[in-house]
Amino acid sequence: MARVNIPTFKLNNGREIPALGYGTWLGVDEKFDFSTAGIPKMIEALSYAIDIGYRLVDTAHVYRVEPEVGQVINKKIKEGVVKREELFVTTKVWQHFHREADVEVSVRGSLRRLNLDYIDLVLMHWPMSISQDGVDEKIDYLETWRGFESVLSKGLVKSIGVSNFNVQQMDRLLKNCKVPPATNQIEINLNLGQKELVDFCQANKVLVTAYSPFGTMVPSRSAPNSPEPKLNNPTMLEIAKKHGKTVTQVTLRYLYQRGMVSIPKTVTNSRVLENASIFDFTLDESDVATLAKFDNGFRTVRPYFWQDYDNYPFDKVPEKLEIPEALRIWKNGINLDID
Ligand SMILES: NC(=O)C1=CN([C@@H]2O[C@H](COP(=O)(O)OP(=O)(O)OC[C@H]3O[C@@H](n4cnc5c(N)ncnc54)[C@H](OP(=O)(O)O)[C@@H]3O)[C@@H](O)[C@H]2O)C=CC1
Ligand SMILES: O=C1CO[C@H](CO)[C@@H](O)[C@@H]1O
Repeated sequence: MARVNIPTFKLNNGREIPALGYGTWLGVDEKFDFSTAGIPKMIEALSYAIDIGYRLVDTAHVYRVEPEVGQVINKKIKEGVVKREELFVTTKVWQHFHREADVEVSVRGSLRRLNLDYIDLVLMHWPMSISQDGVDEKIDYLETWRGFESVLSKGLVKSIGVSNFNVQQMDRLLKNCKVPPATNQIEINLNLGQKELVDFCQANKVLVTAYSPFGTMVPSRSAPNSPEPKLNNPTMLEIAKKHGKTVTQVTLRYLYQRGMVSIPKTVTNSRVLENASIFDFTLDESDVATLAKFDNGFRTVRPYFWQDYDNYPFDKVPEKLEIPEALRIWKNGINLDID
């Protein structure tokens, strides 16, 4: 069987995190329901990923796949393929759990669904807080962060971090916390370079994790009018050819050379291998400069339907955009079991 050797980055608490991981947001199916059809494929592809050397898995309560992620992990530990301490499991606290005491409720739920004794990294999924029935709860993320510091001190999790925080929110959090976030997980891909936010995080020793490294690619997960992810771009094809690699490999290598973790999602075994086979070549300065020029600031994961909520982190869209059917479940369907 093929093997990949994935290097690690160091977090600001001294722990190591693999530079590349397996993303588990399956989105919705053709009926715009939560994708149950994708789950068996994910189970197979994640099993394969661990077999060939992936050690980081990125999931979230809201992806509704924590039980399956946990089943795969525990099976691989039982089979002796990997030890628990060699794995790095990230999950996220959804917006319904932003009161200080609710963070522990959410984390304990994730531990149970994942069937694990501890989680390596838990993230505040978004800075906004939203009630079960979709109302803006206006809870300050500094309050939520105290809940994160508490689950850390209780040993339920090894590291804590945030996701989708902008520069101002990072700055305010860093100035008002006891434990700084280990990472900020944000969208980064060829269309969206996020230079200012990346520079700010890196200057403050917060590791950046790049989500949707290919711009997510699926309409049911993307803001309307998303530009194509450059898979067939002639310049990209030329750089890929020069290195004997694919466009997706060049993209992931570029993120690695920018000092960030990336967590591509695929349920296709050949792509699982392809995406991690990026640690045996180097992009030169001119390649990097060419790739940086693709940045057009376009955000694919853009929940504009929450843009009037407190602490929405992104620029607002000027006009009222329609919410396509494909995004309905993202806005309305997040009716998580609080078990
Ligand atoms: N914190 C947050 O708010 C967010 C976090 N995330 C995390 O980041 C992960 C990745 O982002 P995601 O939005 O899923 O999208 P990605 O940018 O990773 O793109 C996923 C798509 O790319 C396809 N793909 C993967 N590898 C290749 C390849 N080598 N060649 C061609 N196509 C490929 C997949 O197809 P197929 O599966 O059919 O092979 C899938 O359609 C998520 O799964 C999740 O874990 C994502 C969004 C928001
Ligand atoms: O990680 C993500 C993917 O799924 C969610 C909702 O379905 C998004 O809000 C989120 O940012």
